[in-house]
Amino acid sequence: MSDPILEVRGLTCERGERTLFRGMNFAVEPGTLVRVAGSNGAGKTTLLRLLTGLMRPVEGEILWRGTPIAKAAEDFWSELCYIGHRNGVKDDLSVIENVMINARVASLKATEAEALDALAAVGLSDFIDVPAGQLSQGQRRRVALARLWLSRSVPLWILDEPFTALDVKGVARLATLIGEHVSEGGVVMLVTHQEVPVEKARLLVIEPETWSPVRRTAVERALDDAAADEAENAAR
Ligand SMILES: Nc1ncnc2c1ncn2[C@@H]1O[C@H](COP(=O)(O)OP(=O)(O)OP(=O)(O)O)[C@@H](O)[C@H]1O
Repeated sequence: MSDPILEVRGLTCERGERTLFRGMNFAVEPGTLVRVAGSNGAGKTTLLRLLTGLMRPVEGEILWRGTPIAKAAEDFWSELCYIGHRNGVKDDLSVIENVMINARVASLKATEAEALDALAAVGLSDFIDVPAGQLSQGQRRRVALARLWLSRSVPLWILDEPFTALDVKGVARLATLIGEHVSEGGVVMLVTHQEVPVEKARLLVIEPETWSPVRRTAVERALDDAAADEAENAAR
């Protein structure tokens, strides 16, 4: 066993009136796929946002290479690739412009040739000059995910439902890339509602509900399900 590269210690998170989880602990070695699982509203996206430093916990800390992420700040972010629920794709820019700008925002040194290779990897070579506003939901997701093909040297990938809206080929391509990243010593942490089709990876499954001090009532669950449906419809 090697030393953990990522550690979560005593993490407690509240949203609104609810404590989503309390005293969560886990440690992740290099070369691990971490699947964050559980029902709608359990706190999966919230956990990812805490791990990126976009949100602060009520208690506890997150350490990257032994340093709290709040202290490591820019050093930590330079080692992180986060792709959230929203694609961050700009409708009025072309596909290639979106990829180049996303890369620049993430401080990746990507040439146009590399961006074109990434678009070929996600199956969008025929769409490079098309405005993103004319793409389907799955194609938009592919534009956002193209960044991963430019982020092989970035050790930590945090991905919120990356397989959503992808077709069978898209899922297979992404699963292969994730498998390669993990086998090269990277850490990929993702929220997904299905089994991750990545073979032979060291797998850690985290379920925020396991750390929840209070079981949600049926009404709270129904409200969370309704909110998830609404978000899904809005994304279509
Ligand atoms: N901005 C907010 N303010 C207050 N509460 C929020 C906010 N965003 C989310 N929540 C609540 O926090 C809880 C966890 O939300 P989160 O998005 O982390 O769940 P999730 O497990 O990712 O759900 P899903 O599977 O539906 O995406 C939910 O009960 C939700 O209503």
